[in-house]
Amino acid sequence: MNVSENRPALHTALRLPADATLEVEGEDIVAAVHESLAQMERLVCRLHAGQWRGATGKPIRHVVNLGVGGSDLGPLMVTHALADFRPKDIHPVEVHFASTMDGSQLADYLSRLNPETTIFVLSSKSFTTIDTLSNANTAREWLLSRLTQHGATPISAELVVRQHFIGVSASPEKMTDWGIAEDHQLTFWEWVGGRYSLWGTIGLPIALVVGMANFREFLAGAHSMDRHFAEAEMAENLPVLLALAGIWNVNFLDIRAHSILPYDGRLEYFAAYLEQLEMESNGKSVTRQGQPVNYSTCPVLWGSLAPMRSTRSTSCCTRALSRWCATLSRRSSAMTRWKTRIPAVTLKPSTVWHWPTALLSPGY
Ligand SMILES: O=P(O)(O)OC[C@H]1O[C@H](O)[C@H](O)[C@@H](O)[C@@H]1O
Repeated sequence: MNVSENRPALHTALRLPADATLEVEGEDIVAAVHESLAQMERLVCRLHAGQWRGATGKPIRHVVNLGVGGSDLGPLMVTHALADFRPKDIHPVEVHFASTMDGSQLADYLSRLNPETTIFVLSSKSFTTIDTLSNANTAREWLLSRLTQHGATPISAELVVRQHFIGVSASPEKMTDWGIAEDHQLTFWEWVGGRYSLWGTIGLPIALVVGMANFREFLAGAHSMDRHFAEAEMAENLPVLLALAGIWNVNFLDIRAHSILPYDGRLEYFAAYLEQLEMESNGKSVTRQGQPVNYSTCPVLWGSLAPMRSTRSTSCCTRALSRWCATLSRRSSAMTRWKTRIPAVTLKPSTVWHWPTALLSPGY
């Protein structure tokens, strides 16, 4: 499906139940997916049982995820959104995220956290991303400088790296070259696009916050939406309706900005996550055959918690509305052409308030 990189795009396989089968080049990948979840569960259980000890013997209390893009935004968003689902009666483990290469986020953690009780998760599909590797080197130097000379007996650098780093990547060789112990490596596959990787082992921080049982439920929920997308009638198919509304807004109404304004504080990072997910997926300027497109493929997505944005978003929407009116007559002939191709839909205005009235009217 991914023709430019000549590889399948199969993140939905990460959410298939254990009794499903899906063959890729003659191999059933579902068994491998569930083995990777089992490996993840072993690490999560050790941390939640207080059995993962740092190089000086103390149980780990803090986990810092080092990653960027898909190896950061998905887990960052979900750990905040589902924080209420923390399991009780476990050894407390706090999860933190650092992505920027300037070191400011990491420096803050390093000034507050105890190296004896802190581990780092190096999250990188490619394991070549300079931002992540540079933060990983800083973390390694911090741990070595604080722990190797700790107490009367020197501690080996090898033990420090072994006990304080987990790697998550599609490249086990590169993790091994960096020094990550084999049993502290979680892997996934080239057929998982980075921005969808939270559904697999890159979701480790999520499982650390909500527990493995809740993580599996989270996968089951995504799987039920995959089935809805594959099976529901077009007129009731939520992803299809959202896609059509998106095409309509950007191509016919000329609304080129799509603002995401959650009113629930737990969705603080939802806009940042969606920005990468949608613009990296759909923001293309050529067709699959490499021909330049003569239509809009994706609006600019932006946003944050709604109360922080209300004034700006209001004025932005006002501008969008006036552009809509101005372009409506210009586009009317194109709209007529498209009317024949888009199935009739019935939508509730409360779902997305700026959906065009043309799509909402029963006669459309
Ligand atoms: O996971 P990594 O290989 O480190 O890549 C992290 C990110 O790098 C870039 O920003 C890509 O555009 C993203 O798709 C990817 O998620």
